Amino acid sequence: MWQDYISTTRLGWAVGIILISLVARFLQRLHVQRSKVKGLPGPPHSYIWGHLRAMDVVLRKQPKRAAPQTFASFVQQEYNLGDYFYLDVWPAGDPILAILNTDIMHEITVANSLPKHPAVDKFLQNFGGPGNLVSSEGALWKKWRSAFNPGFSASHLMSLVPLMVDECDIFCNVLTKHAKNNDLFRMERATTSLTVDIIGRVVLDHELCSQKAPNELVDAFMKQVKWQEIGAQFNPIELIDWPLRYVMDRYIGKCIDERFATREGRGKSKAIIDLALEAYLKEVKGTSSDLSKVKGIDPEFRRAAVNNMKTFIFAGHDTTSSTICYAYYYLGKNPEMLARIRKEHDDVFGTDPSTAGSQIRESGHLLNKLDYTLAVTREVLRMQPPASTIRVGQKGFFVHDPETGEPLPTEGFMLWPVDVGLHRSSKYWPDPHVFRPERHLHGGKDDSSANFTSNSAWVAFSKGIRNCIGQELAIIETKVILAMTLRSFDFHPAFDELDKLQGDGSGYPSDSTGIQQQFGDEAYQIQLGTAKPREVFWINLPFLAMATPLFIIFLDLNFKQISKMQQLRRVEVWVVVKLINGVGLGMLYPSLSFALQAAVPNKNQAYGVSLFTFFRAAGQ
Ligand code: HEM
Repeated sequence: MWQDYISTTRLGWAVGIILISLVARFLQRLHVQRSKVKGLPGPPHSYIWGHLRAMDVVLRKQPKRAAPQTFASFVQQEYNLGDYFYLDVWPAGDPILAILNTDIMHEITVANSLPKHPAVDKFLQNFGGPGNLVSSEGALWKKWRSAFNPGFSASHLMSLVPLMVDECDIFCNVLTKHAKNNDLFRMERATTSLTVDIIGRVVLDHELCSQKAPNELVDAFMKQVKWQEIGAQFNPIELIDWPLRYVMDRYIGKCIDERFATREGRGKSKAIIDLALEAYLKEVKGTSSDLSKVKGIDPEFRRAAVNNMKTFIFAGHDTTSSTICYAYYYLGKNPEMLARIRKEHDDVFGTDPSTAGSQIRESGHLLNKLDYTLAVTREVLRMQPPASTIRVGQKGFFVHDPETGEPLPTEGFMLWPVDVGLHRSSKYWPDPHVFRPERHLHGGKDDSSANFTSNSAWVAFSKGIRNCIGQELAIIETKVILAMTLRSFDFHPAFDELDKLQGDGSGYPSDSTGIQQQFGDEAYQIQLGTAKPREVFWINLPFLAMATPLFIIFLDLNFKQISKMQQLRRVEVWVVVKLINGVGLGMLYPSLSFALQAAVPNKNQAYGVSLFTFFRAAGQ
């Protein structure tokens, strides 16, 4: 019986020790964190609350589900701050240096490429895993980046255009069906299926066909994105999302094995999956004289290859999908710009929109003539950038106040050049909240202060050597999709009809209560994977041109529990999660260890468990 080993008194001691050590550790960390930020530029700071209270003042004025990357601009505005400031949000997260200044961003991304913050790896844990290109560093990152670079060469990207057209043909059919029925529907579901099918072919050279029928890999990705929404990339998620990761790993692993087995019969290929295998064969070249005799892939390499494929599929569809949604949104709201982009498409492809696809398929270079379409894409990404880079500060590394040259500490800080903040700054962009693609046209004739090529405040794909490897692919893809759809359909946001989609099984709350605007837009960003349009806004789509009718797939994910959690303010969720996770688990292991030593009379038994718990504590 357990009572023979652990007496009530000893158990009392054990619980007491855990509680005391938790409180002591909490107070010690509180002191360290608060002292670190004290006196640095930022909102009003308190020893107990840090900047949490100041943040709360700002957050209360924002939509409750707004994406965290949108907050920096409002903090700056509320407290009349300069274009960099520190935020002490512990225990909700690490202290942050919010950077809304191009010179400081340059210091950490271009002049010095500081390592990614561990939060990037955590964010990607549902989609990435060890060795992925986005969060890895040093030699490992270099190895993978140079292995994958050829997959993004200009000539290879052009060779991918026909497959983009094929997938977009299917998308047009989906839209046609909606238009014929005059449906209200969630646009982002449709654009996500389109972009994931494209990226499936680019990365795996494999047809996922999720636009036509459910696909288990795509379903697993969609469900993982949902977990992300509640900031669930904390440790316990690993306990519950493993079946999804298993599905993803098995599916992609099978693709890798098949490609490896059939490699001899294939010519040189620049599909990302083949580039990974080429990197592997290069590695084993030193150990085997005849590569055709290499029968299998080293499990560790295979694991990293799977993680990279997952990361590419995630990074390559999620961001592009929101960009397309937002392009429809802003063009729908700005008829004169819609007319201008349509005219450009008429000028380049002739007035029959149904021939655009075949012309692009035959001559991808026609896309280079779409200057205004490119300007629209860049303006969409300025207004609604889906992602930012986050770096980690270093001991002895200082950035500098651009006016005074004063050194600013970075050690222990999350360094966050906030894309939304830079893109919405009136210092860099006249009328920053106005959608005006003309700013990006060559020569900046209409808006000389904000020509894209000269404006270092346009950071949608980040800067420096860790910039987005897929940026040209994303731009080409967006051009193809806009050129093939804009003249055939009209797009209208339908937020005022949200209640009609209540309980549609999508997992979105169809929430129209409270504040529902940011920067004057109802399609504000929420965090769902990367930052996405709220409610993946849905659109009433009057039908303009005929195309082949097809069917629509609604992904039916029932996430009632998540919806319930969405009722909480984001900061509350953070605080609860981080308290449990950061403070609780971080301290639990050593406390448990001491407690076990107190509770278990047999020191040998206690020692075994302690050793284990201390190891876990060291890994925290
Ligand atoms: C509109 C579309 C896109 C946007 C706005 C975007 C944005 C970004 C940003 C901001 C980063 C830097 C992230 C960081 O430092 O943590 C990044 C990196 C990256 N992106 Fe994209 N991206 C887009 C499309 C794509 C596509 C289509 C792919 C793949 C085919 C892709 C793959 C990657 C990868 C692998 C990295 C990491 C690169 C490295 O560290 O070497 N992205 N992207």
